[in-house]
Amino acid sequence: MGEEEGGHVDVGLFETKEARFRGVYKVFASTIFGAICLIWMYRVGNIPTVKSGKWAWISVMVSELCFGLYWIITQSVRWRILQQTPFKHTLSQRYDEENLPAVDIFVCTADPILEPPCMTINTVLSAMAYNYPANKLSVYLSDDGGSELTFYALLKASIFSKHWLPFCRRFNVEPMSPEAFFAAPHSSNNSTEYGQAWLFIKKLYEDMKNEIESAVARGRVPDNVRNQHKGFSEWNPKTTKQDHQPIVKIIIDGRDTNAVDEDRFQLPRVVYMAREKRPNYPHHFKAGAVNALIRVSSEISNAPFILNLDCDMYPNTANTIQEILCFFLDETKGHDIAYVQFPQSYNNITKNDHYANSYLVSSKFELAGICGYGAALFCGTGCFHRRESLSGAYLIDYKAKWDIKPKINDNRTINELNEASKALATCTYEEGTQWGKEKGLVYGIPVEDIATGLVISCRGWKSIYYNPERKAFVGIAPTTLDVACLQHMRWSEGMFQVFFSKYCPFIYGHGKIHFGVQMGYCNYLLWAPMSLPTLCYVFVSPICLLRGIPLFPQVISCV
Ligand SMILES: O=c1ccn([C@@H]2O[C@H](COP(=O)(O)OP(=O)(O)O[C@H]3O[C@H](CO)[C@@H](O)[C@H](O)[C@H]3O)[C@@H](O)[C@H]2O)c(=O)[nH]1
Ligand SMILES: [Mn+2]
Repeated sequence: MGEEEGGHVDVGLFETKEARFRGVYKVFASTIFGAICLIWMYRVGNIPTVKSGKWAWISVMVSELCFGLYWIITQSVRWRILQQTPFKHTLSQRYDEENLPAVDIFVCTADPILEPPCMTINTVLSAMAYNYPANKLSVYLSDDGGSELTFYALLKASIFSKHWLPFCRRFNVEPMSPEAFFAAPHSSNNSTEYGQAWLFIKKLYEDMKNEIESAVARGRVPDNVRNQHKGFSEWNPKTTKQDHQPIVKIIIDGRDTNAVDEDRFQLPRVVYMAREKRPNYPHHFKAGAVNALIRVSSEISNAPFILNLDCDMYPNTANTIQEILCFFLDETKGHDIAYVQFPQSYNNITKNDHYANSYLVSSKFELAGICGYGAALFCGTGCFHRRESLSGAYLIDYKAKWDIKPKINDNRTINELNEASKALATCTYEEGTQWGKEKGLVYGIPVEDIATGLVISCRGWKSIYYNPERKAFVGIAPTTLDVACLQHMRWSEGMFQVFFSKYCPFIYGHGKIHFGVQMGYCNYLLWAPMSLPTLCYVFVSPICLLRGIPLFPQVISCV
């Protein structure tokens, strides 16, 4: 890092470096490539003439051809691996709290049974506890389950946050998710200030958790609570997950000077949204929810930067927002950046990681490798977007115009804001518009995130993959075989579907993104079909071994 001289900015807010030992890797990869060519030559040159071995030989030959070609595709993401280093301190020197941009955080949940409200509010509480000016922070919870239980849990969390946020601030707590924090071993005695505060807050948390869990177990909110908050009037016995009106409730109003915690610090804004759902209208799953959130948040806070989170992935480091702003606000390179994606990490990986949930190769190398060409994969959660890039803007038309001042001149009451926002979350709002096509997350693809990232890259934007030392977001990985298989099937099927859709990187991206990025996407999009040559290899070689049909050269033999 250099120095700032005479007010002239001569250093950026972040630095990009190529990973070490790339030269060695390139030599190594070249030798593998040589070996692959030799295998291909051997197969082609030695096709047996006898009928029995011929088909086995040809099927193994086709499999090896596929493996080799796929290996070449994977090299695109291993050739130039980049590492990013943001300079938080430089950011804090250049921007004081007043000048930092606002950030909207979206949390999506879809079902109070499959995704327990307690887990969801842990994600919300962690997001609220970011070490960032509260008047610049808004947390939106989208509840596709349209459940009063989730609303109830969010109300409870907003009350608990008045104690939790000061506790996090006083003792620099990380992780900021109470569940994860209390699950970690605690080394302190209750004679210290910290020990006492720890005991007090733990009790508060346990009480809240018990109340929420018992409401979930009963399937309904206690009557006395229901009568206390008029928000519950939105729910009636006919309300179901698939059929309900739009609900938007600002639970903590960012503008309200009385919305303070126990230390009299302002609380971040918290908004509950359940977009309208009707049986005869498609809801487009998560993409539909996020698009409704984009519109509702633009009405309420309209922050220039948006963080997308799944309810099962909580923020783990308090200063992440400052880090990503180093990328977006960099004077020379920041303007082109549409989004910054973090890896998906999990805290429940078993010792031997039976279901291969840690994705070590992907998160350490491949995703950083696509970034070598200026693009990153958008993975749905743990990703910060520039709002314009999600609204269909092309880089070429974009003028950096993030609001330096928060939205303070909005004089509408909470009710007026709730009503105005509801109109943006109806089933019919998107009819005849570009939402789901040109605007927002794209519809019709099970892995909407991957397709959306590709579309944004094709509009000229750059994106960054950032893998910090300490995990910035931590989620819950599948722990049983059936759930793991289902998730893999959905991902690989969805990605293969992208390959055959109009978003095929080689066609859609032709002339718009680097050939390396097109190949990099295919590294994932072709996961599913690569199972066929693998299966063939797994079955054909042992059958040939048992039947004494030679497929491989002997250790000592002349080719
Ligand atoms: O109708 C729906 C369905 C899902 N979700 C939410 O979407 C998120 C992801 O859904 P999940 O079923 O957990 O899918 P995963 O396979 O675990 O998610 C990964 O893969 C998805 C598809 O690529 C991405 O959308 C996710 O962000 C990414 O974490 C969750 O928070 C859900 O609550 C909704 O809001 N509405
Ligand atoms: Mn998930």
